[in-house]
Amino acid sequence: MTEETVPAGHPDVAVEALSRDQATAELARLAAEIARHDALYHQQDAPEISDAAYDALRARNDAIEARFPELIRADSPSQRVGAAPASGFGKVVHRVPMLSLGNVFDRADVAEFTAGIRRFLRLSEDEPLALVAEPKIDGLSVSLRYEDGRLVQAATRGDGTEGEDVTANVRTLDDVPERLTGADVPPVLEVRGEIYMTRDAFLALNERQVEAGAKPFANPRNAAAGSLRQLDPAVTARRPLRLFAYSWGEVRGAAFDSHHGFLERLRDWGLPVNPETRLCQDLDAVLAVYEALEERRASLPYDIDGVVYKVDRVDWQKRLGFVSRAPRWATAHKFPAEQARTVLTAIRIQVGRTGALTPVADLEPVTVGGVVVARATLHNEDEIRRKDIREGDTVVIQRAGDVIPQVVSVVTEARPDGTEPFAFPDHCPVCGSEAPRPEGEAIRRCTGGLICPAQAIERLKHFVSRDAFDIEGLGAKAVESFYTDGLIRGPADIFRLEEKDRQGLTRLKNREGWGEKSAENLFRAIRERRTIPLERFIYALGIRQVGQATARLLAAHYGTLDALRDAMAAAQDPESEAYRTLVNINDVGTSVARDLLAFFHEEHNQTVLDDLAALLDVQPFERPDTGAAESPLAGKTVVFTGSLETLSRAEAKARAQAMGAKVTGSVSAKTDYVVVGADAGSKAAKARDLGVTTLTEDEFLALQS
Ligand SMILES: NC(=O)c1ccc[n+]([C@@H]2O[C@H](COP(=O)([O-])OP(=O)(O)OC[C@H]3O[C@@H](n4cnc5c(N)ncnc54)[C@H](O)[C@@H]3O)[C@@H](O)[C@H]2O)c1
Ligand SMILES: [Zn+2]
Repeated sequence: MTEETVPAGHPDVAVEALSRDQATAELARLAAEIARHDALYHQQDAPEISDAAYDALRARNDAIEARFPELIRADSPSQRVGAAPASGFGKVVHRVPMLSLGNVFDRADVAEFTAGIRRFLRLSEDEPLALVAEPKIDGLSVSLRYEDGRLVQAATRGDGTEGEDVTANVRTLDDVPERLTGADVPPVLEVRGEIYMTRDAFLALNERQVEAGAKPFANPRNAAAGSLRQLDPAVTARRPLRLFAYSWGEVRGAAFDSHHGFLERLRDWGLPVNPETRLCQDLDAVLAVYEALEERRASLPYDIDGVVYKVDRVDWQKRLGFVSRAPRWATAHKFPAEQARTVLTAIRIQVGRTGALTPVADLEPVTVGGVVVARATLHNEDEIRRKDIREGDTVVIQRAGDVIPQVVSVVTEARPDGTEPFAFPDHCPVCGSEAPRPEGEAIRRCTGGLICPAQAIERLKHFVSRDAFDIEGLGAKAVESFYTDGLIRGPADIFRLEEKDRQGLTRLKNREGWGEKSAENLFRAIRERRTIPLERFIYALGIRQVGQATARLLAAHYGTLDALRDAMAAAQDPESEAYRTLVNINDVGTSVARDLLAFFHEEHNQTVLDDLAALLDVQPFERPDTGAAESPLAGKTVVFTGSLETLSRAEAKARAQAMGAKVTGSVSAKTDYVVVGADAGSKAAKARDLGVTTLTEDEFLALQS
């Protein structure tokens, strides 16, 4: 978990007591926070918070919207599914949207779910309402398109409207037939289902990952998602992915009366259907399936996080339809998170790379869901106050498909005498600088900046971490001790370490825990990293909000470190073209731009960059070979102007980028092509003045074939 994790939905104020203004502000905060977690979870397969914490954010959002329906935002999480497709994949527009599912958590909710359906359909008391209960597989959904019985396309859910094209990858799965078998195969059949990894396969994969020095996956779901969403299908082929099919998208030439009937047809056609699936005639029957599965949950070979109930009759499904992001005719009955009680021995305040003060609970070790837990996150100051968590308390902690466990509640009956409410420090516990909490934010930040050793050490740890410089032998412990003893104060010192040692200024070989061999190994590892791809370099800088994905986008856009630095200098002026270009890079936006520009503006950072540039060979961005290299637009700079007839601006841009072009907003002498649509204004004129080649939309489209 990184320090940027500041759950926004842990409010002090009950929904009933919120004022309109507070509600507006909180909905805005929740929309941003949930979108960020969606991207981490769905695009990067690297969640920062537990599913239970995430579900709590959504529940809070829904509750506020239920009270203030007029405040529902266009970008509200309640109106969206998942996250947009990641760049790097072709995009597939779903002919029938791929939706999410509503959630229920207890019997009363399930009863309300079926009662609501009965009211909607005006069913009488004695009319049976058959439901199909299926395990909710903890994987990721895919849509498989069969035409005349042949697999022609496979796509991830993405944002429900547009997913990623993973056809080549899905073809490597044994569970997915290339050709459907059996009778009456319809001419068009989109099958939807869940791709997952068994627990055994997940453990074995993680062992291999660790042996190969790669990062282990947090859980089978992340492993499945990460394995499927590989740019190289050969990698997917080596990962043991499985499939359970459970619904349909577009279908031509066939119709289904019942959900269970459809599942039987799927089996005939050669698609795997989950064997635990049951047709139930009433509420008691579905609840019995739920209880039985909850009991057997740990002994199933794959992870499930609940049971899905679906109305069996398809004509009723059609009448029930959808509410924003989920069908009205189905819901997921989630299992409770795994919990345990233990004693919280201390609350420690960690200071992160950007100065955020994060509270962490030290626990008496306890086993939760098969894992020994000795630490839990406390999120932030408000969270501690709201739950009144004190040192010495007995607490309930929880793990759920989880990254880091959290404290759910305090067992107040077990509170020892003489405890005090926790006083959150208003100064940095490491450097003593003031740590104010900006208005409207949930966290305090140390203002010590460059003088704060905690921040410096965290920045260094990040710099050498696996996804950044990945320097073997320079782990967290070594970084701390080298920093404390003055061997390494900033990133550039790492690359001067060997020389200083040879000059006798440092004596690595004589340090405790170090010898001739380990020191030489470290020097070699550092030498090997003097050549580094631009995207890793940018990520290593540890700029706020600039994770791997953004670093890659920046690298792809600017190409070289010099170009990036020039652009950041030019973009300091918010009126400049450079600024507009920056905020228009996919995903960047004004908030990320603010942090980027602040970083590049800071004089000390410029010195560090100069130092590093002199010591290192930062490699220009290399586009993955997607055949784009041979395209007529490879490496060209393209500007679009005016309105295009057949393509949206976004698609035109995406197509040009897919062909290896760099798309910019303004025409200069460096521009190779200007694609001119209707009503083009000054840019077309400028292109002519500068003698830049202009293309019509048709000419641009012709380049594609
Ligand atoms: N920890 C985080 O930061 C984070 C962020 C985003 C989402 N999440 C987690 O991801 C999930 C939310 O995402 P969601 O929108 O996909 O909702 P969801 O996972 O709760 O429900 C919808 C999904 O269930 C899956 N599914 C599995 N078995 C199914 C079956 N038999 N029938 C139909 N669907 C089945 C499908 O993939 C479907 O898309 C939640 O569990 C949430 O906690 C976590
Ligand atoms: Zn500090």
